[in-house]
Amino acid sequence: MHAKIDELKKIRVGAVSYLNTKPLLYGVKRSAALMERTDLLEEYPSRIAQMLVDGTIDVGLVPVAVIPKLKEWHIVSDYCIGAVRPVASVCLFSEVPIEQVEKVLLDYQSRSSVNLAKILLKHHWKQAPVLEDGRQDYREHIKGTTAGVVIGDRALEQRKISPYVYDLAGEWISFTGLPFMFAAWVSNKPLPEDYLQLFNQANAVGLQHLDAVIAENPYDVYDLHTYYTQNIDYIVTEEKRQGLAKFLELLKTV
Ligand SMILES: C=C(O[C@@H]1C=C(C(=O)O)C=C[C@H]1O)C(=O)O
Repeated sequence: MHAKIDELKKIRVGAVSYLNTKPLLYGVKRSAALMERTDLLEEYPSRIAQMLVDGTIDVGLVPVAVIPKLKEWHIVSDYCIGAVRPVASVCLFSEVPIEQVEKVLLDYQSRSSVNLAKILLKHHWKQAPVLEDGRQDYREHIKGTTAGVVIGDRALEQRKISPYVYDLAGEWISFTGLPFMFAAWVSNKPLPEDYLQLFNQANAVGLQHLDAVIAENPYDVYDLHTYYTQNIDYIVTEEKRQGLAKFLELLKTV
């Protein structure tokens, strides 16, 4: 037996640890053929982004805002975390209307949405509040004229707390007429074609079995069927690629 080192090495995959990613991971975790070749870890998005930049993972469901920081990148799957309508879990939360906001706290777990907020503030709302990186407890400080960008499961909770909820996917769509891609499966090196094919097929399984995914992840804060079918849009389309190109262009202005 003279298997090449590369064939023995497992592929290190980093995935987002939020509810939005459960449908994509459902089939991945159930595929024995895939799992025997995979080291899978789940973390919040800004950590996954850093790991792909540092090379501690080979492929990750990374915030697209990290793409310009990668020496080499390949979108390796037809599945992503995107939106063609309001997304529900990426919002600017506030106690006052946007025009009265003086400071915005930015989610430390995000890379795409915090930059999306900067782009929308500058070009869409034309507002220039002070921007501050949020610490672990920053949600407690979303009060008065201090607003906050929150993503993921914590945003679904924050919807019940803040009176003003600006959905950043909805705002992006009205601003550009294009859908948004928050995160995509991106590799920092070429990966074996047969592996990627299995991986892509496995991503589809949970989307075809949403009731099983929901049963496995009981959640009473927000209706997950609505979230998975009306809010998050999982398919990489030509329009989403156009949205991504527009986002990467505007990213240079903030
Ligand atoms: C829609 C979402 O998309 C996410 C937003 C990300 C970001 O802002 O960097 C990264 C990954 C996605 O999980 C969400 O988390 O609610």
